[in-house]
Amino acid sequence: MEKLKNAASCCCRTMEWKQESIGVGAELLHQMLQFPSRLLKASLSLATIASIESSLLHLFVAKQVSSLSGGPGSGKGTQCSKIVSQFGFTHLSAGELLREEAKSDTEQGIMIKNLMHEGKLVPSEIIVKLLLKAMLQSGSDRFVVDGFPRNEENRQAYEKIINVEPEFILFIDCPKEELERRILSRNQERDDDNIDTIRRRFEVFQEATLPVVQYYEKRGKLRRVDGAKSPDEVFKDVKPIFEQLNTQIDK
Ligand SMILES: Nc1ncnc2c1ncn2[C@@H]1O[C@H](COP(=O)(O)OP(=O)(O)O)[C@@H](O)[C@H]1O
Ligand SMILES: O=c1ccn([C@@H]2O[C@H](COP(=O)(O)OP(=O)(O)O)[C@@H](O)[C@H]2O)c(=O)[nH]1
Repeated sequence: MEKLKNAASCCCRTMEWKQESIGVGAELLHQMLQFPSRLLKASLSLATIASIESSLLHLFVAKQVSSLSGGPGSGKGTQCSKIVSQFGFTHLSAGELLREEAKSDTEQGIMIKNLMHEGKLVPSEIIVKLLLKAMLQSGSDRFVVDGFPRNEENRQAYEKIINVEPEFILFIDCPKEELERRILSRNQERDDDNIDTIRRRFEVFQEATLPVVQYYEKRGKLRRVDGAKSPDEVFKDVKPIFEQLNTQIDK
């Protein structure tokens, strides 16, 4: 365990100078996250691990982070694909990360699967950890995070652990009837794309997600687009927002 501690601190020092070591750092972190919590508690405290993780990310990875928000089926994934192909951001879908995790036959996997089936939100700690791991493993430094943060607790956990406040939140505004129509014809064989779960997801969106959107609006960080147009028309409005971000990065 002493070796692990030394390796972690050595890796952090190395990474201050070598961005290419990110792969090593991510692997080390991955191994640390696999350790049984009993062993972890006996050696590195969880706070230490969180701080190592966020330092690695802060120093080398997350140069720019923006988020896409909007009701279920508003076209977040669709617009993210366009943003990725045009601007080269790395797309992280919170829902996709959870769907992957839900495939594992572990206690956590089963819990996530059940929550998603009911249209409820998964605890922040789980999703933030998955996002952090995906960011570190990607080796990228510009992210567009799709469908997150979903509530106030998510937002606080995210900004605390990832240590980077999003540049902006792009909100795709779309009427509920259109969202319902799109989801019901989405055909992705998603367990939660049934009418009962869709209604619950709408409620969660109204009650938990909209207040976070309003929080960012008050801070001047909200960018709103009309999502009720065709995907290409929506992207015409999305594009200048990311062009502006790219200009800031290049400066
Ligand atoms: N602007 C749009 N107009 C019509 N259909 C759309 C539009 N954007 C996305 N879709 C379709 O609606 C469904 C939901 O889009 P998706 O990108 O998966 O939404 P989200 O990621 O917000 O849940 C998909 O079947 C997609 O092809
Ligand atoms: O940060 C997140 C993102 C997603 N989810 C869960 O994943 C589901 C699907 O989310 P996704 O963004 O994939 O789809 P959307 O509902 O926006 O179409 C949600 O209903 C939640 O149960 C969650 O708990 N936290």
